Amino acid sequence: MSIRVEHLGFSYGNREILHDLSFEVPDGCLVNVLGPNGVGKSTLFRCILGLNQRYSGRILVNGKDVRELSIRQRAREISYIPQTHAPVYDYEVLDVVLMATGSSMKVLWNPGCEQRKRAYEALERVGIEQFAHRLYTRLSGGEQQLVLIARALAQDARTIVMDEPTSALDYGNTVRVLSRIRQLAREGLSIVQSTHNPDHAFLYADKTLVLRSGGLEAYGDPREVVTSDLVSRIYGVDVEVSSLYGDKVRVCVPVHEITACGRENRGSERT
Ligand SMILES: Nc1ncnc2c1ncn2[C@@H]1O[C@H](COP(=O)(O)OP(=O)(O)OP(=O)(O)O)[C@@H](O)[C@H]1O
Repeated sequence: MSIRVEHLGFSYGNREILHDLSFEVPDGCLVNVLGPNGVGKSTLFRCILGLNQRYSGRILVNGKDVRELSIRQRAREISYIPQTHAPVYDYEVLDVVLMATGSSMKVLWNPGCEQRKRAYEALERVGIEQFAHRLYTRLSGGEQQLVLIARALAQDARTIVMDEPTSALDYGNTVRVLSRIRQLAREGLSIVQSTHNPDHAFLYADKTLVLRSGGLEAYGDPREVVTSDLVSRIYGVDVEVSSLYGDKVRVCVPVHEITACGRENRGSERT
């Protein structure tokens, strides 16, 4: 089992964010996490990563209690791709990826052949080896996101947590990045990623976990979890889940907007 969360509770001061949350992520599984703004997705990730330590309950990553692991041991089990960030230094892409290889080195060591080989392999796995000697700050948002995925791979952990990996990407880059993430899960990695787009569940998830205020709303097969009723309820808008291509894929449609749009168009035809 890649991640096991048992009765997790977490509060910021007196404000309870997560309450009695339990779920498991099997090995090689791609899970997407849905929930409205501020519900606690990043907080959950920070607990799993061992960054929020004052939680109640227990979190195991690859069978190991996160609380009992040192930072270096944690880095061998789980890697993290944060929400959008503003890169500051003009590092080459290869150097950005090499930064993740530190857990296999001793203090004050420089990356050697082994680490460089791992970094090149990670770039190849994501299909961006041609970027190795380009400056990270001169890449597009989508390209930078792929570099961060390569960096997570170079860390050599079996489990990756991604906080809205496509939030700043255009449509094409979103599809390319999600497709690459799905491929990595097919190759055996366990990946948990948050998203604000419920449609992604149908093409890019083996399981969907939905958070509501304080706890778990649903967890399971995306087709059973992402229903018209659930999406309407958690986001507070009228949504219908429609199926396309003989139900090979489904999409969420804000039905109220169709009627409103029709009315507005008829109004503009009259004027
Ligand atoms: N360090 C902190 N101290 C106090 N409250 C915090 C802190 N970090 C987050 N919060 C609050 O905890 C709640 C959950 O935040 P969190 O970032 O986990 O939500 P989220 O589901 O990831 O939101 P979003 O979808 O908007 O990124 C929010 O109400 C937020 O304001």
